Amino acid sequence: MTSDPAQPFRTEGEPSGRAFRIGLLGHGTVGGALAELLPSRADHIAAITGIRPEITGVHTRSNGTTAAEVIAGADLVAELIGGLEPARTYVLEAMAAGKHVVTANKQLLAHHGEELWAAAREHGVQLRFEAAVAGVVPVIRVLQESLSGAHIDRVTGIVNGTTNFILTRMAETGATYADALQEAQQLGYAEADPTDDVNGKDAAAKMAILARLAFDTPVHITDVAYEGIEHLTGDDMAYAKDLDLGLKLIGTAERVEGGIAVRVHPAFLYRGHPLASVNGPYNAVTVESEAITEITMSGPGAGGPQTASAVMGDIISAMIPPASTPETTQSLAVVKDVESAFYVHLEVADRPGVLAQVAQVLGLQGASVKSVVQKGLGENARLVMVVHPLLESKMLAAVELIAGLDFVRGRPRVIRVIEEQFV
Ligand SMILES: NC(=O)C1=CN([C@@H]2O[C@H](COP(=O)(O)OP(=O)(O)OC[C@H]3O[C@@H](n4cnc5c(N)ncnc54)[C@H](OP(=O)(O)O)[C@@H]3O)[C@@H](O)[C@H]2O)C=CC1
Ligand SMILES: N[C@@H](CC=O)C(=O)O
Repeated sequence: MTSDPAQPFRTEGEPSGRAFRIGLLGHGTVGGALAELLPSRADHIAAITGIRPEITGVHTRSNGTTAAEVIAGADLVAELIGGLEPARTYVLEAMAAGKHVVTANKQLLAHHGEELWAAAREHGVQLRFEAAVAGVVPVIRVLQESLSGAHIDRVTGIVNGTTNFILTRMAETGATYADALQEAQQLGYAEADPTDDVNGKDAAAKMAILARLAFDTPVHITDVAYEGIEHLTGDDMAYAKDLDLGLKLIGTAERVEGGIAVRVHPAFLYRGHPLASVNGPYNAVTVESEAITEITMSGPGAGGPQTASAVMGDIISAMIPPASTPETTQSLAVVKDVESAFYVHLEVADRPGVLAQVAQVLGLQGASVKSVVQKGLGENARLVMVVHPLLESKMLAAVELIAGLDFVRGRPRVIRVIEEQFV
């Protein structure tokens, strides 16, 4: 039986509700959790909506049921496979067949979002994706509905649970990077291949989706500059403590002169920053706009049951009246070179004039030093400083010059510092 959006609510004497058939593509961490959660909530959902969701088919690579069979037997398809193909093809086939789609797949949307949203509009079906960004935190709904009329200036977030979990473990328990990553995998936070988590690409995809909704302009993953946490060391954490900084993987999407800028990178935050206390697998997204000043939403950003609960919310929304993602109306340029403050970590031979020479090179690029910590003596000293905001290109030029100074040992490490900047 197919759903009738014109008759969504329960009528007296119809306690069990009409059936709404869910086809599941993927039965791993999230798909498996949804298959447990949905039946346990079906009575309640039927009581409040008059419609009873039922899983009528499951497709994986190994279970013998084809995706075509699952799609044919469903009113709504939940795509929980991940990756670009065959997920894209299945989603397009489902929508062409008039089926609503719910997906948690951020890479799919960051690569092919405009094509998929256009297909949803063309076929008059819903394509919902709350679980694709920040797990169970309802940031997509807030941007699409509550803030759809707002002029948003900036979206800042911790949008990857795995890396936030790793950084929290390293800072709080002194765990090694490798051990913390392994734990995140065991807890179901990481992607099937965790490379995209730790290199920043998972967060970049999520920021592309948020930027698209916040600024009403197409944003592709290739528009997002990203770097990950693989190169961070326990040493960086230790110095950060001395400078009263916390280390996070931060995504930023903001209006800048000439367009928008979207990026993901590790950043030090001063302790009072709203994102500094977001720990473990939690995510948080701050939206800034002159009219609303600033709101921050936070909650579990990864994990099977948590993500399945966001998928279930989308399923319930799709069972009731229609919603669509409209075409963008803007075509904003994406600017890559923007200003930031930086933490600079140098291994130096401690001789008279070292700090003055480093400061001089920074000064030539327009950088001024905000704070400095020096540890150790002789050939193995460490010089760690925070510099005030300057263009990233200028900072990179300064780093190249500093790396060439004869007293500098090894490669300087440079990490952005996010300063208070709320409107
Ligand atoms: N885990 C999390 O915390 C979160 C995950 N997500 C997203 O949810 C989606 C699913 O993630 P998750 O459940 O963790 O992934 P898993 O790797 O745990 O599960 C993937 C499922 O898809 C099946 N599958 C994989 N490749 C194919 C294929 N080519 N054809 C058919 N089925 C396939 C797998 O079964 P088999 O190998 O037997 O084919 C498995 O059942 C991803 O897009 C992910 O980014 C979003 C938010 C949080
Ligand atoms: N691997 C992702 C899962 C949710 O999107 C993460 O760690 O955030």
